[in-house]
Amino acid sequence: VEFGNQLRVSRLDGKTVIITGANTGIGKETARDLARRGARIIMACRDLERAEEARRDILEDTGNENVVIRKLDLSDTKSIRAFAELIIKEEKQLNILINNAGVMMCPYSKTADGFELQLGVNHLGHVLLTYLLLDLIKHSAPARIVVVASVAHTWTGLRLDDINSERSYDTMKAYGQSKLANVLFARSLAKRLQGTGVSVFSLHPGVVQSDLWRHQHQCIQVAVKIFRIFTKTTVEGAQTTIYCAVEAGLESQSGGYFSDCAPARCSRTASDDDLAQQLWEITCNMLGITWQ
Ligand SMILES: NC(=O)c1ccc[n+]([C@@H]2O[C@H](COP(=O)([O-])OP(=O)(O)OC[C@H]3O[C@@H](n4cnc5c(N)ncnc54)[C@H](OP(=O)(O)O)[C@@H]3O)[C@@H](O)[C@H]2O)c1
Repeated sequence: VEFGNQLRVSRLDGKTVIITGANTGIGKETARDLARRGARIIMACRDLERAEEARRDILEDTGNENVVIRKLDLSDTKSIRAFAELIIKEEKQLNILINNAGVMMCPYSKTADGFELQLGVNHLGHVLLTYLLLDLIKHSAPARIVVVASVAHTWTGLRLDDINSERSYDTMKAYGQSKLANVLFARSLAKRLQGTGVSVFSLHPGVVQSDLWRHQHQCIQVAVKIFRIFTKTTVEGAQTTIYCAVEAGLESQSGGYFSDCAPARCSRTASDDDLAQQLWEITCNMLGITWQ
């Protein structure tokens, strides 16, 4: 992936960034890159031991001591609320929120609040997190919210009558639905934030050799590693996230979907305004929040 000059040189000294799922994969490489640019990095992770290993690696590599870990389990709204409360208490600003953590095609299970896990972690947990941190983000504008979605959003539609997959569960469709929800949410949020100085982007990172494949058959895990021409390393996979977080002049494209560090086309379903509004209402109902 080619970088523009601006992206290569842009510094983030004095800026604060939160990255969910920063202990491994795309999130960790995003954290490493933004730490190198001088930002204060808050690694929002559920496994503090693995997060500490990653933090030490990033510190050794970048020399940035302003990289901290805070506990966040996106499959539990209590944990999300406790995390947000702590951030609001501790931080004076939040310039970039990167909603990166995700789980893919796992066996059926539910979050602590009874949501299907992929929808719960990938979409609902991040919506609640964004909602709780939004005043701080607005106060820090110009600011950005980056949603790591996927081309998997094209795999399916939204099952509005059974969004929690209680009547039937298909691992692929549930993942696709959660990623479609990511793209729809980014577009809806960008509209609501017009004029606030906060921009929102969603993106596909590419097919990346990460732990995301942990629930797949071993043959698939091996194939992702072997067929390197079709897949990206985690460093390469982090580039579009980094681009959306730091590239200058993207504000006019708020609400847009990106791939390979460039604007990309999302599916027609993901551009449906009525569907986006319905999802917004269902999401708020499920989370018990009032967000016009
Ligand atoms: N890899 C790909 O080919 C690909 C393609 C398209 C989109 N994406 C998207 O890219 C994002 C990053 O994925 P990745 O490839 O870097 O996968 P990864 O290596 O598996 O990283 C996922 C991260 O999410 C965290 N996470 C999972 N459940 C969580 C929870 N309940 N609370 C907090 N954190 C949680 C994981 O923490 P633990 O380490 O504790 O499990 C891990 O840090 C995901 O949103 C994924 O859908 C990836």
